[in-house]
Amino acid sequence: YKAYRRYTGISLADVPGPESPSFIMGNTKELYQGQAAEADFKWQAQYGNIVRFKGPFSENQIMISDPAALQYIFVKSGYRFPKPHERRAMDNMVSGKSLMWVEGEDHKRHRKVLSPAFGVPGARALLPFFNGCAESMSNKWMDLITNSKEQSAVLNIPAWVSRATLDAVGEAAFDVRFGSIDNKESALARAYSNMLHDIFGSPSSEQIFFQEVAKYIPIRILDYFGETSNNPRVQRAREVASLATSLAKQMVTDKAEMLLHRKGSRDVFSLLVKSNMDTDAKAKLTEEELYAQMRVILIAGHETTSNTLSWALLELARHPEMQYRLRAEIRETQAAMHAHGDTEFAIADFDAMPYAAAFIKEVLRFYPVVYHSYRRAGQDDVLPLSQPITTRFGKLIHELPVPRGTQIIASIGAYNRNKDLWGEDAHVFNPERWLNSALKEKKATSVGVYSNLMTFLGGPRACIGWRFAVIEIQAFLTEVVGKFEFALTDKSELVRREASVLMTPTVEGEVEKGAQLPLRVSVASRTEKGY
Ligand code: HEM
Repeated sequence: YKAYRRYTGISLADVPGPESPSFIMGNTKELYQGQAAEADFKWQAQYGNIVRFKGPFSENQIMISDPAALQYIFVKSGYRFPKPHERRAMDNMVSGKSLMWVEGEDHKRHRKVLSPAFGVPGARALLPFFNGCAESMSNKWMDLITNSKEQSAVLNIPAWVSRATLDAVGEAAFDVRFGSIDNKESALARAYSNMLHDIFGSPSSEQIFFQEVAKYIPIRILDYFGETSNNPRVQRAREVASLATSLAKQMVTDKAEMLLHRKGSRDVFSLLVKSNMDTDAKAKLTEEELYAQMRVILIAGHETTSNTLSWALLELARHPEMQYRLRAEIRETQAAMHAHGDTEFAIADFDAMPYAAAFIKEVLRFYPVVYHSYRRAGQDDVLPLSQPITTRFGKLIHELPVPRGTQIIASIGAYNRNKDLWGEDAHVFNPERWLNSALKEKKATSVGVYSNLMTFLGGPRACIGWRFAVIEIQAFLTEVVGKFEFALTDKSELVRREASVLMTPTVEGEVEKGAQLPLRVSVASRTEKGY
């Protein structure tokens, strides 16, 4: 690295990027106070796939949407680009010292115990749970609609879907019935409702400043702050944490008891506890670590899929032609299933629906609900680049030296809109691109675990629940789109991509109300073919 830098004479400051409006805040207000990935798209269009911007006190940071650089950081370098410790302190506050929090060898140990529960057979076995929860929600919608005068209802989609996916995580991950679709006042549903928005949404300049300078504060002090602060956002995180931990303790005891009596079941947590029992003593997860896994699964596994589903329904309401095409495919598949005597969708049925697959991929590309991933260079390093960049002094460079400690934002949002990968219409929502063979044939640098999108990341820290999420999205979409029609309302024209760590739909002018996406829902009519 040092020889390279001496030879090339390149420093991060030479990389093109936006002017900094303030020495104290740098570009961070534009980055964190706009809508999710809004600044990313603007900077990418102006400066390309590597952008240098300023953090507080004129510190150079980089935002990356270049595939080769991302592949290097996430896939090739193992653990050389750890998560910044102030971000880990946030993870600790929300979900404890879980897989999401650990680094290096400890991460390998956690991942090894958790992986068997998230493999292909494990994820596929969860489909009946997802089908069941999707049906419970759609039965409620059917009652509401058929009992209404207009035979339609305006539903706040995220409020419904987040409770249904909380129930789905309860059943699929823990074999427990939370019942939040029947009772929106249940303690768990209330605790999780709008949680991430309450903790991280609409950050003030002071909060952004604190989040940025927290890197200079030792992690123990940050953890202590998380445990004791009276700040309402931190208190909100603590309330959820304590509820989830007591639930976790109960479940860990129940599962261990069940497995001792060899009454195992197919849910994720039973597989995890079993895998932990089979692991040698030194590598086993402790009880505290098991509770943390359960908390992270509850959080990472429910609002992510729920927000993705909300965005999917918004696009269907915006594009009736896509909605009709998807519904026709679902109903044709259903008719074929019924002809074979099957009543429930199986994985093979999803595999036989190319338009549904294309539509879901496009939703995941266009709305990656985790739109940023934060890393720090653990040592001096040199990033390869897919496309050379021209420095501010006109020099063409094919690699970028990054000093140890460089703060890196991997822009998942901007990578998923990179025109070199997805074409000139990358900013247009167009499922057709996945059915078009040109995209399939294009030899892209391999980065993401799913369809080379960055939505679930790639490499050893890729989302462990991605198969779980994709099957859950398939199950919910086929259930609701097969039965209902979705139309825009006045408010749905005002929907914002709120940046609350997760990309969340809110309504312009009513952001403080949290997740909102009001759509008009009615029962979808049958076609002349009878389905
Ligand atoms: C559409 C749905 C989902 C999306 C877009 C998503 C996205 C992501 C991303 C981008 C990461 C990496 C974060 C980083 O390192 O910066 C991640 C990690 C993780 N996700 Fe997901 N996720 C989804 C659903 C799920 C589900 C359903 C589960 C569990 C049931 C889950 C569990 C996890 C866990 C435990 C990690 C930490 C993995 C590690 O660090 O080794 N996620 N997810």
